[in-house]
Amino acid sequence: RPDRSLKQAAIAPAPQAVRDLLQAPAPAPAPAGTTYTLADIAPHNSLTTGVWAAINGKVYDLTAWVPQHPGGSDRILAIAGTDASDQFNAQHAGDSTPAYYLDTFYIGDLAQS
Ligand code: HEM
Repeated sequence: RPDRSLKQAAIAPAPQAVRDLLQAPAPAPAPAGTTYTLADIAPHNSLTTGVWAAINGKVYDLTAWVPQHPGGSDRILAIAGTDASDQFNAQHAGDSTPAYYLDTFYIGDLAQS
C-alpha cells in the first residue's frame, strides 16, 4: 500500500483560511443528532450559499474543499446541493484519503425520508 501520509500533510485543509478567502459561510454547528433533509441541503449549491452534499447517509459542508480537491473544483461544485453518494462511491469507494478528508467536513446526518 502506498504511504499516503505525506500527501495528506501536503493538502491538509485550512478551512477557516479558505473560507476567509472565499468569504464563504462557516459550516453550521452540528450538535449530536443534527439531521438534514435533501430539501435543507438543496439550497447550499454554490460558493455563495455554501457547498453541501449528502454522501452515504451523512451531510457535509464541502465549501472549503472546493479549491483544494485534487480532482478539480468543478467536480465538487457539480455535486453541490445533492445526494452525491453515487458520484463519490464511483470515484472514491474504498480509498482512505478521500474518506479521511470527507470526515473533516461532516455537519450532520441525512434524515430518513
Ligand atoms: C465529496 C468529497 C470528495 C473528497 C473528500 C475527495 C477527495 C479526493 C482526494 C483526497 C483526492 C486525491 C487522490 C486520492 O488520494 O485518492 C481526489 C482525487 C480525485 N477525485 Fe475526489 N473527492 C471527493 C469527491 C469527488 C467526486 C464527486 C468526484 C467525481 C465525480 C471526484 C473525482 C476525483 C478525481 C478524478 C480525482 C483524481 C485527480 C487526479 O489524480 O488527477 N472526487 N479526491
